[in-house]
Amino acid sequence: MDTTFTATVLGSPRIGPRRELKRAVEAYWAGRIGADALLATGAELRAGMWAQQQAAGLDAIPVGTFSHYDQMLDTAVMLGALPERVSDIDDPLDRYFAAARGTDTVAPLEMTKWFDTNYHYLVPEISPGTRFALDPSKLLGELAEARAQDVPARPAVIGPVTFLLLSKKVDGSGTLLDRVDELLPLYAELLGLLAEAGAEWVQIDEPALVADRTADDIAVVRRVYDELAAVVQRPAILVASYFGSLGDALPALAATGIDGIAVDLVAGADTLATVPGLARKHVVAGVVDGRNVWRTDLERALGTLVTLLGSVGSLAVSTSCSLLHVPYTLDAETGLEEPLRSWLAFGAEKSVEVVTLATALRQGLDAVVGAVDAGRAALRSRREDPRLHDQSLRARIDALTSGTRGRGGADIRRKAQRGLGLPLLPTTTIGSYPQTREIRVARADLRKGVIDDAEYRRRMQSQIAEVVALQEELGLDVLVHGEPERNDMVQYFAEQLGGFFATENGWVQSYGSRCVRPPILYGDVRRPAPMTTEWITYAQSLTEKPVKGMLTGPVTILAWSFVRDDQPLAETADQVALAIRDETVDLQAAGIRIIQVDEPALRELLPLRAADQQAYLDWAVGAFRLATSGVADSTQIHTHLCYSEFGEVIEAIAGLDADVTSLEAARSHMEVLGDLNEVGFDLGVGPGVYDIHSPRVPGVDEIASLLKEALAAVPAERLWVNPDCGLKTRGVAETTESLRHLVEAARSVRAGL
Ligand SMILES: CN1c2c(nc(N)[nH]c2=O)NC[C@@H]1CNc1ccc(C(=O)N[C@@H](CCC(=O)N[C@@H](CCC(=O)N[C@@H](CCC(=O)O)C(=O)O)C(=O)O)C(=O)O)cc1
Ligand SMILES: N[C@@H](CCS)C(=O)O
Ligand SMILES: [Zn+2]
Repeated sequence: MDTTFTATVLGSPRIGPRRELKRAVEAYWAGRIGADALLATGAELRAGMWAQQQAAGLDAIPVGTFSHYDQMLDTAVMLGALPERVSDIDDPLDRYFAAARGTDTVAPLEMTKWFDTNYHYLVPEISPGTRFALDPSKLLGELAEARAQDVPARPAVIGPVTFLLLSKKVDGSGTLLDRVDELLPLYAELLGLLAEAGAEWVQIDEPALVADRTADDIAVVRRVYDELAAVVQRPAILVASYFGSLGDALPALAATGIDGIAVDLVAGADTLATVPGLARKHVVAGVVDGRNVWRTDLERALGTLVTLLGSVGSLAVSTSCSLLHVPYTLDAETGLEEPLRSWLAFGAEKSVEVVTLATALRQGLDAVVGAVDAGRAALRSRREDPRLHDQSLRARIDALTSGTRGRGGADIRRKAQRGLGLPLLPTTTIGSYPQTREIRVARADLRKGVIDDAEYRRRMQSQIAEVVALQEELGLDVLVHGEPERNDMVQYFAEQLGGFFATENGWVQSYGSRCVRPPILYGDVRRPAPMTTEWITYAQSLTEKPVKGMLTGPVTILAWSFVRDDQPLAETADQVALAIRDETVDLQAAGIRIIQVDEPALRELLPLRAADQQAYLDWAVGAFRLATSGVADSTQIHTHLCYSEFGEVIEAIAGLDADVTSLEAARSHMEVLGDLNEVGFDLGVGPGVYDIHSPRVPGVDEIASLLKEALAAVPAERLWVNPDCGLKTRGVAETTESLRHLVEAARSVRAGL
């Protein structure tokens, strides 16, 4: 391949423009279709994506980034690193899905966030007994398929360093990087096979290198890529980084014999000019944002590219990361009006932008003058749009004082909240109840006009009434309305707030077959009307027990949206916080005495480099406090966080100063309570007593014993009893049974106090 100013991307969406893969894998799991039909859907989706990327004019297209569930799981299969417990399952596809989702008898791999994105990967388990062995069939199969379709294919794999750093060491101590020598021969063999199969380049993803790494880690990187570069029969090696700067890893990689390096020039700030060795490398410059949806400023991107010309061997234009994190195409958005449409670029449009930039480098600006002019006009219209600057909102924010971000002291609040009349160890749930098919169909019917607004409301009210009656019958102490009216805990709010656009088809994979439609936050945030009071007060009207108002916090709303890139995130967070604050005040005025503001994404947005973390935590905590300090001391504020990796954010959790914090804890044996004690946390806490990610019904004794463990760390006056997270993905029968056990366990432990 001629490497002068080529155009490429680092990966592609795969769930299907209409979520075809989601529907196919779910049908396969349910036994409605066989393996052949599932595999055929995958092949069609790959062919469609490659055809679109070829038509856009990309010179190199990553192949192997398709997955039936997750790319880390695919890598574990490729390296023979599935856990022993699935080895008895003969069928490879069923074995794969068993590792992903578990079976009646086999626990799944853990799932966790992929860097600071809303994508979740499966965490491979590496034990002393793991015997790595190469299974290149998926990658070679997709490569052959692509080559048969004349696709300029660049096979892509996750690299050995990232694979090991992101895996979980099952026994023993020390770093998994010690096992890298066992992987190197497998990667070397793979390189040979890829070369034999006709690959000119291979893309080896090493995103773990954009986080803080020790000098020892960097030395391993150096050794790994020196050794792989020394493989005699191999394609050219492109090591791809994304989501930030390579820092010390950049000169280390540049000093090895690899052929190319992909750098993220959107999220990262590496200075390439001074790196020795880069002048001999092919640099893939990620100047088109692969994670956000804004149209690229082509002139600025070209400026960046031109500054690289003297410092690199050859240059390719690329997205900053895989397009997995953005929707397929703007073409699917029929309700998206100008000028907003002109401000945006989804996956397909980003491929075109990359090609435009490469063409400009090859042939000069004149060759792309139409695109550059259109881009300039779109950017101007965005800059000048009145919806981006709401003067009254900005004046309100300017007038905020530090007092606006704090409430009365904890003791004062505790006394003021005694009127709630709660027992010791109050029982509650996190908010959502099963989102049954009936609920989703009602929403789809409303969208299609099959039912009207009044009928939709009646159906949602009937769901709420059922959930309230169930909670009364079970004997829970603090009730919820069950969130039936929410398609998603972020999108629901975005649909009602000014400054957001909610897409119709902008699906992005969140994990496995589950998808989200991140809203686009493009302007200043306004709350034209209350968003939740109608539903919550309806639920409260059905019971004497307190019903929790249920809101999503500012950090989570930002984390799960495509955010504006024309002002600091901290400023946008305060705007969202004010909208939530106004909602809390309305809920209180409507007689709601407990309000939960969820912040499950607090940890997710934590910057990957330690040096940037405190500044983030300061504004994130500040925004939450702004959202929650507009109510009286007698109103009890709850918050909820899941994903259990609380280590680096534990002080921030205490800093939120919520009267009650519920956290995911069941699988980590309540460890978080000790961590909270260490930072002097002395408010209410509800460590989840059962894992909601599995359909398993926990036993009464099991829950009671977790509660006793919790009581060893927290006095009964502060302890709440609740599941790990919301119940929206669970079935009705298992939920009812699990909650029955939860209430029974709380009662028995309470009786023994
Ligand atoms: C807590 N999590 C969330 C994250 N991000 C969010 N934005 N929201 C979250 O809740 N990140 C971290 C985790 C990730 N967890 C999940 C869990 C579950 C899902 C999920 O179930 N997604 C659904 C889509 C949800 C949705 O938007 N529903 C809409 C549309 C429903 C639909 O598909 N309707 C059908 C018709 C009805 C039918 O036949 O069933 C249609 O339109 O064709 C709604 O309820 O109205 C998913 O299906 O993947 C995501 C992340
Ligand atoms: N209130 C939400 C929080 C999920 S993290 C729910 O219960 O689904
Ligand atoms: Zn949760």
